[in-house]
Amino acid sequence: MASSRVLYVHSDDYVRTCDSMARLPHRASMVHLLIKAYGLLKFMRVIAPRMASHDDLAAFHSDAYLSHFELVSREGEDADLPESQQYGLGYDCPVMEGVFEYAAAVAGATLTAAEGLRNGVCDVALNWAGGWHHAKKDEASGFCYVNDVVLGILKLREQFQRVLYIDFDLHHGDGVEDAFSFTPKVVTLSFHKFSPGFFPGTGDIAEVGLGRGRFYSINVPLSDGIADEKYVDICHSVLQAVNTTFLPEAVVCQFGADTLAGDPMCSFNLTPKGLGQCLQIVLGWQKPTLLLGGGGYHLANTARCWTYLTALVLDQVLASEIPEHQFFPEYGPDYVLEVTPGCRSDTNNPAHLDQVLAEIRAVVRAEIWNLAMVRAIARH
Ligand SMILES: O=C(CCc1ccccc1NC(=O)c1cccc(C(F)(F)F)c1)NO
Ligand SMILES: [Zn+2]
Repeated sequence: MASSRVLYVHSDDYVRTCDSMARLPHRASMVHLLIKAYGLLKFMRVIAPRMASHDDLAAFHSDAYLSHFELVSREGEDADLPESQQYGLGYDCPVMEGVFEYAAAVAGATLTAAEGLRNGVCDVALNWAGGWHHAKKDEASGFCYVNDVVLGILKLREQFQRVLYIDFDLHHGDGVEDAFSFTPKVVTLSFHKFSPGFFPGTGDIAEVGLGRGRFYSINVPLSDGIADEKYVDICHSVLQAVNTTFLPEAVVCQFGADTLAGDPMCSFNLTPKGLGQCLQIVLGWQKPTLLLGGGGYHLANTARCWTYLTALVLDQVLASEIPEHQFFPEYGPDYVLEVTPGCRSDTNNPAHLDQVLAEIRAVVRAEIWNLAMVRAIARH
């Protein structure tokens, strides 16, 4: 296909701001510098992100949450203020000085990407430092302070009637599902680990959306050890069904890389090749597509994955040898782009996966019925 117009949201300031996130030291730099070292920047339109304004953030988040979050971030006040807890601040979402500026920068970058798609400036837009899918309207959660994914989808909805959100992160995209569970204009589809006690605990197959949004939230709960082949099979079945029934006009993908073999989450056994096959399915639809990052705690593998996916978008083939650059030593001992699957066994028994697929199909069929009814009613 003619190489699509690709927007890459980046600035050195933005990378420096993202690098400052203690739990992901230098991950943003590693991703950007590997993409750069492979010579991929020349195929993309690089645009500096804008900062999200208070009004931008208020499109989803409550004023109460935003003003408290801004206050504790400015003061660097320890989050032991009693109300900090009700806003999810502290523990999973520690309040470091400047964390508000970080969240506003990431949200601004995702909005910059979404605006490029909304304005028809590009076909695919990338913000690998975005994808913070757990944040709620008035609560930080799971290391996410501002839900840039929801803000990006709302921005696309200014132009596109129906938006499909696909969450490939290891964790259920609960914040995004919650934001759109009552509307049929956005389908949220999440593939994730679902197991007792595993964060966030939601995302069971039975969660299909509420009210008019019923059947427009789709969850594919999976167990530990799943590898590329089965994962791509399931993705392919569900993605095709959802695309043909919902007919999205734009797509948002969160490619959290904590599903990869070698991630400290130690759960799934995927490689960038498997995720790349899922991305190829989406790119084949040739619809305006926003690609975001998310989790991913093996920093070198995360950089490998998102660099590989960037090359896929650009129809570029990358050499296996990691090119020389500042973070080259992080890619030892093999110094290659490929991620080798682990030898952990796949606990997803085929019968269970068939059951999951059958139930998803029933939900999607119900959605067809629902869509037909909605369209019939709309016609009169
Ligand atoms: O990846 C996530 C969030 C994971 C999470 C949920 C709840 C509370 C904290 C977290 N974050 C981590 O567990 C985490 C964050 C950074 C680094 C690590 C590491 F220890 F795996 F490296 C783990 N969502 O897609
Ligand atoms: Zn995750």
